[in-house]
Formats: sequence, C-alpha cells, structure tokens
Amino acid sequence: MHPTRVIGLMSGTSVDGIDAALVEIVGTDLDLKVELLAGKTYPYPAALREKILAICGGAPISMAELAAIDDAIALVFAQAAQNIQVGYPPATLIGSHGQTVYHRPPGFSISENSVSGNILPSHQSPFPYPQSLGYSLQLGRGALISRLTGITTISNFRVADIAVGGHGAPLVPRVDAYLLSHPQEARCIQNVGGIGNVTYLPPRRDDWLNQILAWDTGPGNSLLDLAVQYFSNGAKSYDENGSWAASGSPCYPLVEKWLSQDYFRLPPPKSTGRELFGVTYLHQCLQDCQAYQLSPADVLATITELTAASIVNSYHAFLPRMPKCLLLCGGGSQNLYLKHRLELLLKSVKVLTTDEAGVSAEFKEAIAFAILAYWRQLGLPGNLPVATGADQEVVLGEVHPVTGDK
Ligand SMILES: Nc1ncnc2c1ncn2[C@@H]1O[C@H](COP(=O)(O)OP(=O)(O)OP(=O)(O)O)[C@@H](O)[C@H]1O
Ligand SMILES: CC(=O)N[C@H]1[C@@H]2OC[C@@H](O2)[C@@H](O)[C@@H]1O[C@H](C)C(=O)O
Repeated sequence: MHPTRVIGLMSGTSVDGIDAALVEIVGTDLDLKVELLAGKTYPYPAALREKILAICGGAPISMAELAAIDDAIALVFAQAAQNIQVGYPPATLIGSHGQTVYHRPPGFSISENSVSGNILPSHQSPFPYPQSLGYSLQLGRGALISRLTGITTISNFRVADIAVGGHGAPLVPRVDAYLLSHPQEARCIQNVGGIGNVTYLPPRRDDWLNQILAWDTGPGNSLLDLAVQYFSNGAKSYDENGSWAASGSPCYPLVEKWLSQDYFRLPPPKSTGRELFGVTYLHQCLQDCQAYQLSPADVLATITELTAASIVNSYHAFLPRMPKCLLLCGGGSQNLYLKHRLELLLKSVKVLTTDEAGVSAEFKEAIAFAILAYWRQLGLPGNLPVATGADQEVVLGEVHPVTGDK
C-alpha cells in the first residue's frame, strides 16, 4: 500500500505560531501508521499574534477586520505548508485546524451571550431551535490555503461535531486511540498547550474503544504565559523549562481556592478555552495573590501548581482507575518543573512524553490534523462521541479541492 503524504497545520490556544507536520500515513485504525518526515513551528508575525490575542481576549472587531485577519492567517498557514515540504515530493492533502478565536461549549442559549435585543424571530419557528448548541470559530480559511498551495485542503474540523450536539473538542482522542493505546497498559495522554486536555486509553482489549474518556483539564500554559509576560514586562513569553517557577514556592491555600471553581467540578465531556482561562482570570489570580504578598516566582509556582493539580485531581475524579503511565505532549511537556510536580502528585504513575512512545510530543496535534484530513478523504469519522459529547460519530472537516489554475 502506498502511503499518503499529508501536511497537518495547527495553531493552538498559546497562539505561539503554526505547527506544521509533513507525514506519510498508511492504514486507517488499528493498522494506522504515521511517519513524521518533517516538523517545524513557524512563529506568527508579531503584529498578527497581538491582534489574535486581543480578539481572543474579547476586543471588539469589525467585520472588515475579521475578513482581513482570516486571510492573513490563511496566508501564513499556506506559507508554513509550502516551507515544510521543501526537499520532499509534494503532499497531496492538507489538514488545517486554523486558529481558534472563540469557543463556546454547548449549554448556553443565545440570550446568555451578550447580544443586546431579542434577535430570534418572534413567530413560531417550524424547527425546534437548538438553543444549546456550542459554537467554535477557527480562522484561516481553507479555500484560500488550497488556492495558494495548489493542494486540496480540509479545514473547519469542529463544526460537524458541534452540529450533532458535541463540544467540537477535543478532537485528538480518536487519533490518540489508534496511535498511542497499549495492548496491556492503561495510559493517559496529557496535552499541555495553552489549554490542557487528556485522553484516557484503557488497555486495548474487548470493548476498549467504548471505555476511552477525554476532556479539557483546564489551563495548560495560558495563565503561566500571561503571568510571565506581565512580570517580565513583555521581555519573556513563557517560563523556559519552568525554571522561574521552580525558584519560588506554591501558595497552597490559593491553589485550593482556585480549584474550587465550577469548571474543575464539571464532569466530562467538557471543553474550555481562553474565554475562561485568559487575561481576566489571570487578573483575578494576581489580585488573590496580593493578600499573601507573593514574589513573582511564588506566583508562577502557584499557577504551575494549579495546572498540575487540576490535571491530577480530574483523573482522581473522573477516571475509573489511575493509569499505569502518563504520556505528556504539547509545549508544556518541556516544562521540567511542571513535569516534576506532576510526578510528585501522581506518585506511582510513570510520567513520560509521547516521544517515548514513538509520537512527537511537539507535533502531535499537527500530526492529528493530518490524520483527521486523511480520514475525511476516506469518509471515515473523526470524532469520538464520548470525548466531545456528540450524539453520533461524524465525518469531520470541509473539503476545499484545488480549482485547476494555480
Ligand atoms: N522549553 C519550554 N519550557 C517551558 N514551556 C515551554 C517550553 N517550550 C514551549 N513551552 C510552552 O508551550 C507553549 C506552546 O505549547 P503548544 O504549542 O503545545 O500550545 P498550543 O498548541 O498553542 O495550545 P493548545 O494545545 O491548547 O491548542 C508555550 O506557550 C510555552 O508556554
Ligand atoms: C476549541 C479549541 O481550539 N480547543 C483546543 C484547545 O487546545 C487544547 C484543548 O483546548 C483541545 O480541546 C483543543 O485542541 C485539540 C487539538 C483537540 O481538539 O483535541
């Protein structure tokens, strides 16, 4: 069987840049195999990053600006796709996640969403209006990426799952299941990006697929990155290796207070984003810290502890049993202090990275969107209803074929 060469493109909630992965894929599920030929992160131009972070933080934006940013993002994504395949035979498919700028889990009605005036029709609608559907907006339109690269592009992966009642996130669990499950061992795959998310994989026997669990654990690096920027007056964007936090001490009463927040108690399926764990949340944390006269290093240690404890507590609360092993991925897997805290809190659970199980910890999400695009082309479902809360499996992604003239 000839492998299919696919490019996966992803920019996550850290908004640090575009992760691009050029992969070769064979098989479809238990026989799925993926080889990473090249992986690279292309930082966003500073002005574009600032604009995206402002929108994510709720800054008002005109429709004209939205259109311009949508295309600016598509352009840098297309450039990333062109660059990653230099020196290789061209890919035949791109899976582009785009940039999330807004995410609303299901369960809110339109009237709860800061829309002034009643915008719903006053007459009786012939349809039962799905008041509580989620909404998730990823910018960087696939049609433009396809046009610029000359490669069929799949984008907008989250909307089909949302339309059948799901959160549209996390979408990586089905990929985790086929790439990282183990025949005898229960594992957790923990991504620590801007937001953290876990996939629990029981040993691969009997009804294992139906026993997978997954959810967003809460903040990954989002609060930590914002705090580092604040304390360094913008000179640093993250706590490299966690060494700044490691020089302080966590304030446990504050960690306890923050952990009592509703999101952490909510049972899965659940998803979140910078709308909750963003600038406003950090300001509240900084205000709470004042009462304890914490140094910047102590604040960073306390926020890192929140990330670690929210992850571990959610396992105790929502998993049928603790896993044998935890495989970390995402940028936070390089934070040695966070890893150390997780090891201490998890006691007998082995903490490794997905690299040690053969899947790049840095590029796993980009690889996942290459696989989701490949499944889309084969007409195979990409979501895992137990992870997203959808009422059925669905094929994910909108196809933007190449139009002929480039
Ligand atoms: N050497 C390092 N030490 C500590 N933290 C690091 C290091 N390298 C990267 N990070 C952290 O990882 C973050 C980027 O992670 P990643 O690219 O996985 O996030 P993302 O994909 O944007 O987020 P998400 O998974 O939520 O969509 C950086 O913002 C930084 O906080
Ligand atoms: C709406 C959105 O972009 N969600 C991201 C975010 O970043 C991490 C976590 O929250 C996860 O649920 C999701 O991304 C990964 C790739 C996913 O869908 O599995």
